[in-house]
Amino acid sequence: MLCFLLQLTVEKEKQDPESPRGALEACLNRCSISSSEDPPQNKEAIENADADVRCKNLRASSNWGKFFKLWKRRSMKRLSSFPPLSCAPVISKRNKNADPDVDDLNLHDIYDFQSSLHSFSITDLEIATDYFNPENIIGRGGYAEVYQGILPEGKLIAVKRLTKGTPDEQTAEFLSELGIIAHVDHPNTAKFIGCCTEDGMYLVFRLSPLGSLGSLLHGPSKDKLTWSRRYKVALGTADGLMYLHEGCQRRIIHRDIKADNILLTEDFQPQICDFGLAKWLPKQLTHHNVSKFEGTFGYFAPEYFMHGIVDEKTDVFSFGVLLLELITGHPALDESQQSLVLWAKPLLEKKDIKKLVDPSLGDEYDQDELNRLTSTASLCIEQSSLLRPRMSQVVESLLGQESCVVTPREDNRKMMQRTYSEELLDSIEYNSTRHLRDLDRIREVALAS
Ligand SMILES: Nc1ncnc2c1ncn2[C@@H]1O[C@H](COP(=O)(O)OP(=O)(O)OP(=O)(O)O)[C@@H](O)[C@H]1O
Repeated sequence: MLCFLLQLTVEKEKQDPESPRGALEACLNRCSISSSEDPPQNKEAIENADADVRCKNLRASSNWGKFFKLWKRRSMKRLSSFPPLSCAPVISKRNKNADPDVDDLNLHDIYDFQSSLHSFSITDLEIATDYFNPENIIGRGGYAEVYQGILPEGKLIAVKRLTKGTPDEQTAEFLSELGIIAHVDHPNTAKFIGCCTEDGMYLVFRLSPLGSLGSLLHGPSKDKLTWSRRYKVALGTADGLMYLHEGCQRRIIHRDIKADNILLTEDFQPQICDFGLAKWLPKQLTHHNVSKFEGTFGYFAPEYFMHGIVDEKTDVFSFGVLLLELITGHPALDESQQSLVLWAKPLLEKKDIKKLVDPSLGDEYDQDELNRLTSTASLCIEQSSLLRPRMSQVVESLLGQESCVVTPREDNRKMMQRTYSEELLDSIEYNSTRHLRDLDRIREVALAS
């Protein structure tokens, strides 16, 4: 039954051109349009072709089998990354002489896009990771084990091997993450190198030598996180998240912003990773609704928790919690399930900043930067999403460039295009009793988990 439901979900997503899987599927379908169709020459024609492709997506059969077969066969061959749909190369002609298994796929046409990806064989990854030697494990998540490795040319890599869940769940996770990361390219997002679908599913990234922010901040090497580095991490992460929300062809909601999902390069440049839960939001949709809670307790925005609403503001809330972690050194939820937000809010309201600062920093911090971080954090964790800034405003606020630090509420109301969660919260007059009830519910669920 579970498998059947999962299959249904997968089929539904494949038919949704706005989902990562749908975009990849459409990309593949585009290449199987018959040679009698001339490539459209202009934007309108391309859009018509897209619509055509979407209709073809309704076919029950999938191109994924062919795609994986081809991917496996072309071990270590350079492939360009998946193009965003709106600027995807147009229809390709079939190569009649090509391998019959893949005769309606012309990868050079599909992947004619800027950066390059590799299709690794399992042998490549075994050699790189010393046969997945447990000593090379550098991280474990809900879905995967991550190994460090080295390629023959000396490049250091991190191999994310999907290990948890049923094969169908692994496929769903793999395709969701692949569908997003192959479109993402920013100094503050993890550098995706390629993947492997032989004997399991593997995503390959450039190694971030310092590991995750979470492991540094809550581990024995905390002293490396000086104030200036924390500030750099805050700014870089905000920049990366602004890119996902506002700088990509499609709005991407990460849905799991947390310290463990921020990797650090050798010079403490943050890189957002783990796009397993990320969602594309089409322009015409104000929000996405989920019925299943996924993500991490301690970082959930109230409207996500209460109503399953996902939009940019739910990421902004999680980013606010991350800022609090950087300032205080406390985890989002401690061992006794105490919420950092609940602890920090009264101090932020009283502007008792001294009590907030991580004691391990002593007096070694820049007061102006600290003020900017704390005031931005309090805006980001506003109960009502209406009062939270957008990520572009967050960046300005962190840099001390924007008036939203001084008069957040009015400015925000005027400047921001309203999201669904804003409309909803505005309409139900979010009073303090309700606020406290929601917080209690969050606490109860967190304790029960
Ligand atoms: N490129 C990388 N370089 C260094 N370490 C990495 C890299 N990618 C992942 N890691 C480590 O592996 C951990 C788990 O990775 P990731 O979050 O992608 O797995 P996941 O199973 O999707 O996790 P989650 O449970 O959050 O969904 C990270 O927190 C980090 O410590």
